[in-house]
Amino acid sequence: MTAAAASPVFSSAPAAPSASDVPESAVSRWAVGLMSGTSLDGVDAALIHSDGRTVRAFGPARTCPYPPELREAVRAILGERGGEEAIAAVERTLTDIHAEAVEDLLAAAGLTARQVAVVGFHGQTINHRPQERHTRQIGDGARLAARLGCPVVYDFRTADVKAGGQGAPLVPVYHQALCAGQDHAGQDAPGVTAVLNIGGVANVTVLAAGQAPLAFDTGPGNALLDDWALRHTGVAVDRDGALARQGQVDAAALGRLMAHPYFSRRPPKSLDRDDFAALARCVDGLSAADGAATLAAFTVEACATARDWMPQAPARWLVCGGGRHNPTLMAALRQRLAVPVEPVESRGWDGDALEAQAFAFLALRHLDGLPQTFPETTGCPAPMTGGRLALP
Ligand SMILES: Nc1ncnc2c1ncn2[C@@H]1O[C@H](COP(=O)(O)OP(=O)(O)OP(=O)(O)O)[C@@H](O)[C@H]1O
Ligand SMILES: CC(=O)N[C@H]1[C@@H]2OC[C@@H](O2)[C@@H](O)[C@@H]1O[C@H](C)C(=O)O
Repeated sequence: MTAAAASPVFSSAPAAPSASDVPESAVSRWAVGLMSGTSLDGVDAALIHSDGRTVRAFGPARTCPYPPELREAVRAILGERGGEEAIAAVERTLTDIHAEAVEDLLAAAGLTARQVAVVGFHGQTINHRPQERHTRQIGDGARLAARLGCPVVYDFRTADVKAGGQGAPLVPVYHQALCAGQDHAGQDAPGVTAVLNIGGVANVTVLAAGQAPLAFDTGPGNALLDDWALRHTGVAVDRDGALARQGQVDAAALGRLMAHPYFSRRPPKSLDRDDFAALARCVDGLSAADGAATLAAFTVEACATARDWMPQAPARWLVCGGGRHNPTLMAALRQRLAVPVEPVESRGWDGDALEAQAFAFLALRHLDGLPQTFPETTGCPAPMTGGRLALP
């Protein structure tokens, strides 16, 4: 464990969204978070000790990769294709893999399920159409709760989407809590901090003193690059950006990609994994290296354009998610954004575990009826809580 529960990591953190919301009874407890993101690479599991307002300690974290056949099975039902029977079969397998991830994590932490207040189970997004008030994350909360013997909060996005919100991003309230726990004095110049997650899709949280966090999906993250690499190299990742580094950006193709109407849409806004997949066929005629360079530049350019929707350009970008492991992408971001672009490890956070931790935090907020989404993060009409509770 990176810190003991008795020695708060963020003892000075004001509450999210505000210190006055903390009731006397707020108790910090262990919670597990589970995230299986749009990269379809596996399940991230993480433990935090928190009261859902501040984070007292980080526990260990784990990634449990999907076996190749599960990855293919998930791909086959994206968009809710394949029929309900096929979806139910994938959901069962996926839920059991999540259970194994929790069991491994608890064994590593030396905790039992009874010592965990709640598990936050995001599940796998297989369709996200907020404009049609529909989003679907598969994952059987009741099955997981019964197997683990502890409460599980799941289906985090539906309530927000039904209320007219985007149902994403959900992590901003956790970004806010982490940033509030940091003493920026003497460390940073004043100004706006952007927390950028480069997963399959990329999303940003903009944190400015005295203002509600603003958040939205910026555009593609790694998913287009992963799919391109799979087609051209047989491996679903451009490992360390090696392919993109050898290529040249095709300016005409990049122009076509950036002409997608998503970029002129005002936030709140969110994306599904494959929303740019059809348009990205415009790089098909390029060499493997040039295509990778152009798709990497697309991710970067989308982040640069995201600044148009921010009240102030960020003074620094803190990057989490798998994209920060890609040095070609990080170098291009630094050059394009022209301000410090750092992995979140510069703040002592774990950029691979952060999203999973966030679902532990969100589950704790569910238990206390605290809001998870806000008009400035998802466009919901008023701050609201979400998720469904399954008891063992
Ligand atoms: N060494 C590396 N070089 C290049 N890319 C990498 C490297 N390590 C991880 N990645 C990228 O990170 C991706 C995984 O990122 P992450 O786990 O943050 O995504 P996710 O959580 O599934 O997505 P999302 O946040 O959209 O839900 C991989 O698919 C890969 O593209
Ligand atoms: C519908 C859905 O699953 N969206 C994911 C996806 O992956 C990144 C980006 O798009 C983000 O908005 C969201 O996940 C993170 C965890 C979020 O809700 O904050």
